[in-house]
Amino acid sequence: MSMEYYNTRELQGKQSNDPYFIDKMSKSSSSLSSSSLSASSPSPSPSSRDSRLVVCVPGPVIVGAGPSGLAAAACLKLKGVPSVILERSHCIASLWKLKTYNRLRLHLPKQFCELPFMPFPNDFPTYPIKQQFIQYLEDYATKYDIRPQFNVTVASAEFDPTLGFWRVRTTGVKGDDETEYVCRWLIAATGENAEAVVPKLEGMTEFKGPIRHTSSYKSGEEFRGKKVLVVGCGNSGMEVCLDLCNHNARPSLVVRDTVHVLPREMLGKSTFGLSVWLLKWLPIRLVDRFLLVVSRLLLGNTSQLGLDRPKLGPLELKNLSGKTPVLDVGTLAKIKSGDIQVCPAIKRLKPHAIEFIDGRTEKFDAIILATGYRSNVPIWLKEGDMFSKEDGLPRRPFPNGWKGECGLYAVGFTKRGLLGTSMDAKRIAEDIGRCWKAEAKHCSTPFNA
Ligand SMILES: Cc1cc2nc3c(=O)[nH]c(=O)nc-3n(C[C@H](O)[C@H](O)[C@H](O)COP(=O)(O)OP(=O)(O)OC[C@H]3O[C@@H](n4cnc5c(N)ncnc54)[C@H](O)[C@@H]3O)c2cc1C
Ligand SMILES: NC(=O)C1=CN([C@@H]2O[C@H](COP(=O)(O)OP(=O)(O)OC[C@H]3O[C@@H](n4cnc5c(N)ncnc54)[C@H](OP(=O)(O)O)[C@@H]3O)[C@@H](O)[C@H]2O)C=CC1
Ligand SMILES: O=C(O)C(=O)Cc1c[nH]c2ccccc12
Repeated sequence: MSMEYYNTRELQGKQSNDPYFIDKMSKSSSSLSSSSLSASSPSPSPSSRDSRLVVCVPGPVIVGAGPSGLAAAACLKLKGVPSVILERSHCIASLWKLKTYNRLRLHLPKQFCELPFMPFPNDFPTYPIKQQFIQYLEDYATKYDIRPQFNVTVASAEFDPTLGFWRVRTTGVKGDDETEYVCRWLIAATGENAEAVVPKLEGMTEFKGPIRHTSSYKSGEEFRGKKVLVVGCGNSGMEVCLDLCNHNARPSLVVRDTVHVLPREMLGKSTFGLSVWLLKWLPIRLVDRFLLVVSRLLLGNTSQLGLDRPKLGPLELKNLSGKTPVLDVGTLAKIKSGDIQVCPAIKRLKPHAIEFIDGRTEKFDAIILATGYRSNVPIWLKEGDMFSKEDGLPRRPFPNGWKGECGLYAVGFTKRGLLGTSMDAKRIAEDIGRCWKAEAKHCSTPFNA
């Protein structure tokens, strides 16, 4: 796609005689020559090193090159809308490539995890392994010729009401190379898992062993023979415990609250697929009852293992709070056999041991924090309406969280995994595509898609 590159000085000089985009900007030349754009360099030289580069993007700017950013770019392309993806990492799908453990595989069947307009290959298993999913995403980017700008972190994005455009400020790897992207549409695709949640635990600095978040855990190999405390019993914590067992480490699992554990499969079908099918015919509460009855038959009473169930059923809870039920792939059997111990919440850490709230103290060699992730949107998006400042997710409930005001969009913040991503991406492309077509009609210098 063609983009217009200027440094701040050039941009001011260009306003009156450049095509459509710059024309639009010149409507508010006072704003363009305001300190935010022109302060960077006193030198008129275009090659001046400390001058912030300004890039005018005809189509949307997408922040993040994970599955959501890729899906949005592909859907837009199919509507003839070019886009620019800005990605802080050096590669696409950085969450999957850099921040997940080796044994990870999709826990929903592949048909529920495909991106728009490209099914998984037939020879992939029902639950593709991490490397297969990454390969699929690479192939997706190749198929739709998606080439993000890597090592570009969005530091802030703000709508300029005078200009009628978004100003997206970025920095390079070392915090240098400041650039400002100016665009009509902004799509947040930074994900629900942008930053690791690391709780502050009393005595954290005193503990002598390693303390590691699951985003930097690869395999149980390095913990062979060690006694490891895994904090958090979501899907990550449960699977890391299993992985530790398989590498002859001795894991314990901190369970501070209630949790729904369901078998990944029931009656020869995936639990997720079966739930989706049943929901077509039955109300959610009845489907939840069914899931709990079958889970009880297959897994037994999880309360006896220290895993009390929430009052709300698994799907209702997922819908209301976003809390994903654990889909068991063998951890429960290891808890039953005593290979994994269940512990209550932590009171404090000591140099070589952990004290729990029930007063018990036990020795541990290492701690793995499976305490989840959070969105980082409030850090970079200077906007008050669409996203909640508390959790960084759209305020409007599913399925209406994808669209905000002034050309702002969100993809992949539905708490519904990759299925939610696909829905958002298609809707966004439809919406922007309509606007793009309407404007192209009135524009004498159409852009190349
Ligand atoms: C371990 C794990 C397993 C999962 N398994 C499944 C599954 O089986 N099925 C399912 O449906 N869902 C699953 N999920 C849900 C998960 O959210 C999706 O798989 C998916 O990765 C979400 O894609 P995304 O593009 O929205 O976010 P991400 O994959 O997190 O991509 C966001 C991108 O934005 C970039 N970024 C962030 N901030 C900035 C910034 N300021 N500037 C520039 N770039 C930035 C990041 O570097 C990242 O590359 C899983 C999640 C995890 C953590
Ligand atoms: N195979 C797959 O496809 C996998 C998918 N995933 C997905 O990735 C996403 C992230 O999962 P995950 O990393 O497990 O994060 P989650 O947010 O799902 O789980 C975090 C867990 O940590 C607990 N926790 C948080 N803080 C503390 C604390 N201070 N002390 C004790 N416990 C604490 C939470 O408990 P509480 O509920 O009390 O707050 C919760 O049980 C989910 O959507 C998940 O489904 C993850 C792994 C594998
Ligand atoms: O992996 C995740 O976190 C997901 O969000 C996938 C997902 C969406 N809806 C669900 C319902 C039950 C289990 C997983 C999911």
